[in-house]
Amino acid sequence: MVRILICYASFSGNTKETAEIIDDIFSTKGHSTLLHRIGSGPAPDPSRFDAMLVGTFTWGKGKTPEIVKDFVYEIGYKPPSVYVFGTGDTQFGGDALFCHAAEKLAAFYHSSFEPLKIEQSPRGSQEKTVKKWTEGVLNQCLKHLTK
Ligand SMILES: Cc1cc2nc3c(=O)[nH]c(=O)nc-3n(C[C@H](O)[C@H](O)[C@H](O)COP(=O)(O)O)c2cc1C
Repeated sequence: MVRILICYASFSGNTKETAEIIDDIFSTKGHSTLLHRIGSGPAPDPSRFDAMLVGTFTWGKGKTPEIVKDFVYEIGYKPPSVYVFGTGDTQFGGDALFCHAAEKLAAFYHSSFEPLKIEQSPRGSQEKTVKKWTEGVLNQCLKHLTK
């Protein structure tokens, strides 16, 4: 069993929905998860988990939301296994800025896995992409645990 911390920031619900789908997949496979909405209270301690997943939307011109920057500051160190997912909208600057906050966060944490990038709501055809990414993350976690 893998212990997964899933933290996400969301204003209009897209990143929240993505986090919930990811949470569901891990739970269905029998892993232990804690789902935390960034800003809802103190950040959980990532050292109590095998991996931390962070979800963010992207704000004005590729920016990382302040609430996510505050969260990163509150955590205060770079846990070894961090995976990043994001939602965005290509209407705001095309491919260059699409989910740019997720890209930056994954680079900051030296994530060993490409960040998940979802256009708006994850429901419908993109649900498959979320599932595939989550399974990839799980494989990475299992690899780390058996090292
Ligand atoms: C003012 C504004 C600026 C945005 N800028 C970007 C951007 O630069 N890149 C991007 O991919 N999405 C951008 N978006 C789209 C949001 O990231 C997208 O709607 C996201 O799914 C919102 O997440 P949430 O529903 O979890 O709050 C922007 C949205 C707004 C309202």
